[in-house]
Amino acid sequence: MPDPGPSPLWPSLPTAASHALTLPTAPAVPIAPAAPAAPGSGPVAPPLTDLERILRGPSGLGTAGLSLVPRAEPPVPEKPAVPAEPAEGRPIPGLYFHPVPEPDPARVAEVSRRIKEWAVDEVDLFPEDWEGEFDGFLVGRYMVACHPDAPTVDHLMVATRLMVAENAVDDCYCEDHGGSPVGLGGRLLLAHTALDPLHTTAAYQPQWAESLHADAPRRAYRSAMEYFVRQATPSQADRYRHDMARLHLGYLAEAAWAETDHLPEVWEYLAMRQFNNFRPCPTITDTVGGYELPADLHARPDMQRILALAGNASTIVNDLYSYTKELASPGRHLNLPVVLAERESLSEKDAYLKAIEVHNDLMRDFEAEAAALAAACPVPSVLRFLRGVAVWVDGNHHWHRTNTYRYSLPDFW
Ligand SMILES: CC(C)=CCC/C(C)=C(\C)COP(=O)(O)OP(=O)(O)O
Ligand SMILES: [Mg+2]
Repeated sequence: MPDPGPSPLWPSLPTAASHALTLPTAPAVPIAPAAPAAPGSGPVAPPLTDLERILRGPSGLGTAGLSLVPRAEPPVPEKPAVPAEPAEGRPIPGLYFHPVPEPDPARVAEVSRRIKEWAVDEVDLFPEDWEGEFDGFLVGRYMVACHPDAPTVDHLMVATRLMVAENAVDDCYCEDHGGSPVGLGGRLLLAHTALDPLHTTAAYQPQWAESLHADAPRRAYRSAMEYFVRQATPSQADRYRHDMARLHLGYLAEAAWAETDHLPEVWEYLAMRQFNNFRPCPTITDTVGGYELPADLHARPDMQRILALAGNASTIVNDLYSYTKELASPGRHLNLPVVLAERESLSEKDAYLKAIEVHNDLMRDFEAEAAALAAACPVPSVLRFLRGVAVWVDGNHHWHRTNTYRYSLPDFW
């Protein structure tokens, strides 16, 4: 399939400039003053007003497509502090995706430095022998690719800590770092209280507070959430808690099926994967971008469908890129190609190719619905949020494609 180029969502979304002039309010208001420029956040520019900053969009490398107004002049390419690593990995043949610019290497270096410091010094996340795997996860590159409009490195760190914490829970409770389906419900519920606190009597509160330090997943959730709520509005924090409850429900269904050796129908698998899903990551794009999509706009059914489609496409990308890793893991690891092969009696290759088509349909539906909502509701915060979600989807693909430490493609071509 020929490279489809940058997301078609960009040109089809109306620019916000004219709307901003006629709207009674300027909805895409920042939720916090931008913090002082941090190392790796680019050269110091004259201060912009809040509205100018939002309408101009991000100014980092490769972010021109995020601008909501035409830029007066093309942005001067910033000289990277360290040379950009060449992107490795090849895309899956036939996969519908949009390439992204190589994430700003100075930001990547700074986020990578800070996240390691947080993991080691603040939450004691991993024993020494997991360090290589932590580094190989390349979470700094991941988050910088997914959030090019983050105003500062502090904003990026909010997303990065949550991403690490979410993966720690998945690895340590569910998967190959001591995880098991047995007893998962109890572990997940107690960890969920690090995000959605227990409110109980004075006699029992201290034991609960102490429990949040009892293991690495809970330490990570507790700390990452503490940073997040400082940056987020109450409704953004509530949105995130809801998305994480969805995620935990998905983990539980996967675990229940593993315990009973149940092989789901394809549609059942897709339903489980809609919950065991990346959704909590793109839906914080506004917090990380320093503005808020108001709760009533987030709750619109068309927005909800768009978020589900974006999360599902992103998660099937994981099924495709992690296919060989999961085949090599002990037992039967469910992913879309595996379920298609079993349930539709397809060869491994045909099942994999069909999973690509499922992904491509989800991506096209996501883009069509997002473009329709942008046309129907051209509010600046909606436009910026939709772009943020689309950029997250593209950055997620970029990270999967280039993380050759973690993923490799099957030999089907
Ligand atoms: C970051 C986040 C919210 C993750 C939640 C669920 C999750 C770990 C994925 C959607 C990734 O899928 P998977 O567990 O298959 O990950 P790997 O293939 O092991 O990378
Ligand atoms: Mg996977």
